[in-house]
This record gives sequence, structure tokens and C-alpha cells, in this order.
Amino acid sequence: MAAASAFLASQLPGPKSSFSGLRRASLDTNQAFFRKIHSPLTLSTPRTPSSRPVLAMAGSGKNGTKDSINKLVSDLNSAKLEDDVDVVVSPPFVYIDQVKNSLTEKIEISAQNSWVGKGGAFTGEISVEQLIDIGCKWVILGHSERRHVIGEDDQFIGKKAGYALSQNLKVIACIGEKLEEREAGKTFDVCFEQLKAFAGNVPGWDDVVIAYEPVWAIGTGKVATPQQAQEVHVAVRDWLKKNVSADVASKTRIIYGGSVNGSNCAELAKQEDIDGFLVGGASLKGPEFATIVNSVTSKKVAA
Ligand SMILES: O=C(CO)COP(=O)(O)O
Repeated sequence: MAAASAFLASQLPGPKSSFSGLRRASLDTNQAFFRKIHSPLTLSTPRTPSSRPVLAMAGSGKNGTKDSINKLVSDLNSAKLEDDVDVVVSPPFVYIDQVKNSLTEKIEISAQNSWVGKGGAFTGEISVEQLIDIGCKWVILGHSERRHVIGEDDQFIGKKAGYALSQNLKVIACIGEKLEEREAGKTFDVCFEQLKAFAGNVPGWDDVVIAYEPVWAIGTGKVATPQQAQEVHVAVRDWLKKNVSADVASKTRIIYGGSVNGSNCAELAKQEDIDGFLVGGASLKGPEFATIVNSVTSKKVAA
């Protein structure tokens, strides 16, 4: 299942639809930053808690229909979602307008992909300009299915991110290793290489959220353990500190995706460097999606 396209009919074959949610926690959450972390990698300087709001992202994706999407929108509009979390949904292109016209304005909309540069004669592609025109605030780039099914490489994805940001479209930048890469001990190498391509192209990180999605966990029901996820998240933050800046490392939200559900979200959300989620299948069920969103609220994280 594709990360960015959560929430819509994940059971249907064919192109994806998605809903994703991002949450921002209040500064009360800061106590969570002092939680002891058992990880081989830690930042050498303390982060500034107040500078890094918690963000949860949930989404799910596969296909949807107008009717199934209406149901999901209705569920979301009536869900009790904590107000300190940024929630973003990412429907398939063809349903963005429908969602935009019916979904509460408290939830922002993301596309699942965008063209690499200025719009023009690129038949079949959707431009950043068009996405902005229909009210998208975000785009998901580098999802594993774009990388490994469609064949997009790191540089192409990095350029897409650079262009989207240059036009003020925020980016959910996906990274993650395949199972064989993990088993070969290459998880960090793969993630850092993907990060490097983003870093080489983005003009700044204020509008970037990093989504760590191990490919082996996406749509498989095999979620990373909280420790496995935290280990990569803290390594990503450390990479940002060393290669971009301590400020960016401190502020950038790093969310986890891959078989997140209503039962495992709470333990994952407790990890210090997990700032939210990118949800696929579980976001197709309104109440479960709400549970996931609310698992990253600052109040709970601080508890
Ligand atoms: O990548 C994802 C959604 O697009 C994650 O999907 P799952 O939550 O179903 O594993």
C-alpha cells in the first residue's frame, strides 16, 4: 500500500487514493523530549523542545470511489481529532477536488506525486502549479512505490522536492530501506543516500516532513518495532545535524509509516524521535484513523 495514499479504498485494485494526516503537538509535549532513549545513535547536543512540534501523519491509499471517499470524508468531518496535531489527507488526483470541497478545512490536502519542474507538455503528468491551483498544500515524494515500482531514482525525487518547495508546496519526503538492504546491514546507508538527494535539492527544511517507511513494513502487516523505528529516526536526525544544521535537525518532523494501526500506534508514538505517522490501510477506517491521529497528541505524548 502506498504511504501517501491512505484513507481511501485500500482494498481496491488499481491506482491509489490516499488520505494522510499530520498532527502538531503543543509545546506542552516537551517533557517527552527528556524521555530516556535506548538507541545506538543520539544527538550530541540537546534539541530545543519548543522548536520541534510533534506531527502525526496518517494516510492510506489505494483506490477509492466517489461514494467510498464521501464516507471517509464524512467520518473525518465528525471525528474527534485533537487540535494540536496537523492532519493531512492524500487522495488520488482525481478525487482531490471532491475532498477539497467537502472536507473540514482543519485538515489539509496532499497530492501523492507531482511533476519534476514547471508544468508544460508532459502528457499524463500533474504539475505543482495545478496542485496549488486546486488547493493542495502538500505533496508526497519518494514513496517506495514511486521508487521501486515506477523506477524514480534519488536525484529525480530530489529535484521534484526542490521544485515543489520553490513553489511553496510542502513536501513529505519518504525514505526507507528494502528488506534485503536491512538484512545486509545497509539500512542507514540507504536512508542517508536518499536523504542526501533531498538535501542537495531543497532550498530549506521548514516545509519538509521526513517520512521513514521501511519498504518491508508497508502494507505487510509487519510493523517496525518501536525500537527499530526509533533507531532509524534518531539516525536521520543525527544525519541532519551533521549534514544540514543542528537547528534543522531539531525542528524537522520525522514520521513513521508501515503497518501503523490503532493497536500499535501508541507504543510507536512514545518514541522520542517519532513525530507522527504516515498511515495506509488503517486510515481507510475512520474511527481507527482517529485513534492513530490522537495517539500523537502532545497531551498523550507528555503523559
Ligand atoms: O505507505 C503507506 C501508505 O501509503 C503505508 O501503508 P500501510 O500503513 O498500509 O502499511
